[in-house]
Amino acid sequence: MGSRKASGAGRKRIRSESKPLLGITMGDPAGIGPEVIAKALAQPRVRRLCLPLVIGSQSIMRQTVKRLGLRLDVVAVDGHGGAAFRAGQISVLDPAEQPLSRVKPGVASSEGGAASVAFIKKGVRLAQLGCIDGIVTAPINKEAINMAGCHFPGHTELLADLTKAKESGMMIVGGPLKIMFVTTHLAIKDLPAQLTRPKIEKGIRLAHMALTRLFGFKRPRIGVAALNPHAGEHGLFGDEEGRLVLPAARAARAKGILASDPLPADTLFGKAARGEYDGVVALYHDQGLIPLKLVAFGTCVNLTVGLPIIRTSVDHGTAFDIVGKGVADPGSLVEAIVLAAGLAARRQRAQTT
Ligand SMILES: NC(=O)c1ccc[n+]([C@@H]2O[C@H](COP(=O)([O-])OP(=O)(O)OC[C@H]3O[C@@H](n4cnc5c(N)ncnc54)[C@H](O)[C@@H]3O)[C@@H](O)[C@H]2O)c1
Ligand SMILES: N[C@H](C(=O)O)[C@H](O)COP(=O)(O)O
Repeated sequence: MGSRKASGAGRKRIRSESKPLLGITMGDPAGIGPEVIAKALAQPRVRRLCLPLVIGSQSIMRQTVKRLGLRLDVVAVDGHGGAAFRAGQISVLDPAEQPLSRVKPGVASSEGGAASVAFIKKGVRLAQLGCIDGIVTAPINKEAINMAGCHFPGHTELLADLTKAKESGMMIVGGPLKIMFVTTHLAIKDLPAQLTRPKIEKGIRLAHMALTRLFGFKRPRIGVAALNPHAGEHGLFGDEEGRLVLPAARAARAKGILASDPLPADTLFGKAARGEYDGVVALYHDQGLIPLKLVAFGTCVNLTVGLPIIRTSVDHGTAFDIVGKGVADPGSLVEAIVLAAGLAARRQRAQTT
């Protein structure tokens, strides 16, 4: 795994199994990432679809499997001999190769943050080299990565930077909803200044790209959310709709994208859930995530649209309040693996035809 030569040998075997090889980054070792990974990799459905390679702390993976009483062996992948992918085993590539002695379960720390970033960087590198077919990320703690000096608001922006993506953004899909976000993690007080027409146009463009290329819609109908109550009511409650959102939607329509005018957000998500729209462009984090997590928390998948590598992720965070209790639900990670495996298989087919 560590070199092109070694990974090339690995890929021959992987191709013969014809399943995508996915890097599952552990996220913050103090969070529920290790637990949901262990539980997800114990599921036959996951094993049928992909070859999972955990990129994270070996010692924490071992402790987690033991604590949960799962009949799984944690096997170290040293980066030179390729990896074995047997049912009953979890293959772990540990970039740190030493125990994270200062990480305490359920506590944000710079060591946990630094480890989370190291796992992501390793996964991205392996994907860029073609050693793995995509990455699935378990949750990081944003406070911890910032304590470690990684001043990105989340995976989405870190991945854009690491891969030098020209244009990328966050989409989360769950239940009947597929939502593209114009902005991600920022204080509400900063939102009006951060919301620009080019960013909204980009959000609509990325939504269209994801809906057509990844989800197979021919001419997706995209609902564009307004910012203010009742879509601003003709300027009575704000002017962002007329000044920013409407011109962006019109520009997208001029390029053949079926984008709506700015629609009142309180009814738009219900319409999308009932099938009137194939996707929605939300202007800010909680505008889109409240409806999504209300209808489908635990099964939603976060994907970064526009990256040169496949990346999916869970819909939840590090959940420090339940670490070590054994109650973390692996449902979203399972769905994230299923989607990444499907996207990788489709990419493999496209490359071989
Ligand atoms: N993909 C990611 O990396 C990601 C996503 C969301 C939040 N975060 C980060 O996680 C940290 C905590 O964020 P938060 O408290 O807003 O959200 P959270 O998702 O960690 O927790 C919110 C609530 O949901 C519960 N919960 C979450 N996942 C669960 C699961 N799998 N099974 C059962 N219950 C679950 C938690 O116990 C908690 O009560 C923050 O640092 C945040 O930035 C990371
Ligand atoms: N906003 C997402 C959520 O609440 O599920 C999450 O924080 C994802 O962020 P990144 O994938 O950018 O880390």
